Amino acid sequence: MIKVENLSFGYPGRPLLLEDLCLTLEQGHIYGLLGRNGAGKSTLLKNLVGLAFPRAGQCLLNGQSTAKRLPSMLEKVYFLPEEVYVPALSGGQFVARTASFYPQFDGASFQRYLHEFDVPLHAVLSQLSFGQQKKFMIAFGLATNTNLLVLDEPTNGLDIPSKAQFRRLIASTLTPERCVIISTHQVRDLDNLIDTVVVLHQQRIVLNEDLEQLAEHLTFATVSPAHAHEALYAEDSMRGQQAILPNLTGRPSKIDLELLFNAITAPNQALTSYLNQPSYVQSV
Ligand SMILES: Nc1ncnc2c1ncn2[C@@H]1O[C@H](COP(=O)(O)OP(=O)(O)OP(=O)(O)O)[C@@H](O)[C@H]1O
Repeated sequence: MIKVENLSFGYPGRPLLLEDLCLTLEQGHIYGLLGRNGAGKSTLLKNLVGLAFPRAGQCLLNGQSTAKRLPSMLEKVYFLPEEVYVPALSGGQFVARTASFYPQFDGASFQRYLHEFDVPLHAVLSQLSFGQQKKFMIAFGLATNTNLLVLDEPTNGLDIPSKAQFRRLIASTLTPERCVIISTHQVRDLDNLIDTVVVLHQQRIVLNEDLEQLAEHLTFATVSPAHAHEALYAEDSMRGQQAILPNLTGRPSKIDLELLFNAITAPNQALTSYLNQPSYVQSV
């Protein structure tokens, strides 16, 4: 569905932030995009949806370059930026003016999502709290039924019950035709939601893996310091060494996304080498 081909991007007068980056995203999946602060997650998402323009390479949505911003592409994409902008209109007025850009918009579902988030439809949007504004725009985005839903830090500003509602709603609105990509540095917010993890690090995508496959091939465990040398990655914790090891049991392990992220972005590349072994690549 989305194909990023050899994308190089830099802001004017600045060095490249993304270099020769390649990425494929398929429909029917929820991707979690992780990266350190300033890694370029928001910038990559803006390139995906045609709001930033590469110096080289391209982003294709169903074969169409997103940089061309053709209406036939824009109606298939909903992008929620990290900082939402809302006009001084009621929710109803906002929908009346913008829903027509999205031919698959479903008003009844929109009202249901708003109800679940406990956000009033008739309030003036600019007078809502930041969290309510964000929930309004998430509900609107879900109701557009676009093939591609791109959410940049959607859980920023959401309280704890809203984060759980957010996870439930996203999971319940995934269809085989839809692709959702969510960037965050609140890794725990993606637990039990995403099925594929994508890591952006040092200008490139260094991981794009199905979590079920990872759970079958890796074990996340606490080990004693004496066994830490057997791990692909280990770090100190209050309870001993939190470690990632090859999964020799055949039983899926519960993935610790934070540990996985730390391991993939660590200078020690044992985990990356393990995932690039021909025996692992052939088994997935
Ligand atoms: N419009 C802009 N002009 C120039 N530089 C920019 C612009 N927008 C972002 N940057 C810079 O690009 C780099 C990457 O920013 P970006 O927001 O894409 O990172 P991020 O991974 O989303 O970060 P965070 O996790 O902190 O939100 C940062 O150094 C930022 O200062």
